[in-house]
Amino acid sequence: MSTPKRIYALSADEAAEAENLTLRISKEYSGPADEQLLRDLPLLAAELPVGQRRFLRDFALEDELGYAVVRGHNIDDARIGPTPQHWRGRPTPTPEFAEEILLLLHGSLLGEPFGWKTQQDARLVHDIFPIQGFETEQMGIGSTDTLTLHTEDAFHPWRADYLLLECLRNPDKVATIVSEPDLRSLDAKHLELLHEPNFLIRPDDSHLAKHNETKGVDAEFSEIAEMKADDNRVAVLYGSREHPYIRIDPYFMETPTDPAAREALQAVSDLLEASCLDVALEPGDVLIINNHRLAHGRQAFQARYDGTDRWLKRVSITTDLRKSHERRASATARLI
Ligand SMILES: NC(=[NH2+])NCCC[C@H](N)C(=O)O
Ligand SMILES: O=C(O)CCC(=O)C(=O)O
Ligand SMILES: [Fe+2]
Repeated sequence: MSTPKRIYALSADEAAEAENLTLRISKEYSGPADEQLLRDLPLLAAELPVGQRRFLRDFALEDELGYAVVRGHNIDDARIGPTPQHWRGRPTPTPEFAEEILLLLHGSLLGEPFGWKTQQDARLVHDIFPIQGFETEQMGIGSTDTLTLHTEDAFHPWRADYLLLECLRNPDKVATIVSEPDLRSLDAKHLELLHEPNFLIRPDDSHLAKHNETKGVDAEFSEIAEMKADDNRVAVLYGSREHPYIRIDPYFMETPTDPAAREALQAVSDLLEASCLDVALEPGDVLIINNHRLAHGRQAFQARYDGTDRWLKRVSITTDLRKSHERRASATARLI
């Protein structure tokens, strides 16, 4: 077996191929939530450069690394325009529809894109940029506080298998934080407790009704509110004992009352903090996160609010749409 590869750097020709492809597709569909686009994604992705496709398949099938980067896409800075002030109230399609398609194409080689009815007004492709008034929030739209390490949507059983972040601009080289802990270095006693359902992970603030204006999803927001207070204890580690998966968001977890469980959670949190690395995404990078292996966050920074701020696109990918069938409007609907 080959050793897993961390980065795929596109050649100039490959970048041009991918760019021509996404520009063409952007003229053929109405927006990122276009049902026909979502059906066609895997067919269209077959036109991406073969090396890039093989890299993504290897990453998924080896299931070894917590993250990988595809680097070197062209971002047309003039076409995408200034970094918006808010993700709400944008046109459909946006000027950066081709970049959204690029992210969806990557995702379709790993699984099926999906979104949450309770997050960013139920949009499928999310924007991550600083928003005025939210500087100190523990959300992607914050800035002055470190975004603490987390599994994306750790609280939810249907959370993403892969999370994709695409960088449109990042002039101050603000780093995404990645932590890929060697879980086998934990004490046997702690490992045992972490593999058992001893822990309460609460929904993060991005899923609160007050941050959304979506209509007709009262049931979903009520469920989030219930999940803020229920007693549904889960394991932090799962899968094989030899190479466990992890699900964690210390900031939004309750401190266990049981001293042994508390100590085990502290031990894994400390290990996560000790395993941090900075990855400053460049325009044209797609960061692929294995959401069962990596915890991620973001360094603190000063927002500019002048149209030149750091701007990422984000999409969640599931390998199993069926598990959320009860919540989706139809077999092909993408919002849960
Ligand atoms: N530890 C945390 N800050 N967790 C929440 C992460 C941010 C959240 N995923 C968002 O979309 O804004
Ligand atoms: O901004 C980043 O690099 C990561 C953002 C993030 O983790 C989030 O919004 O959940
Ligand atoms: Fe995140």
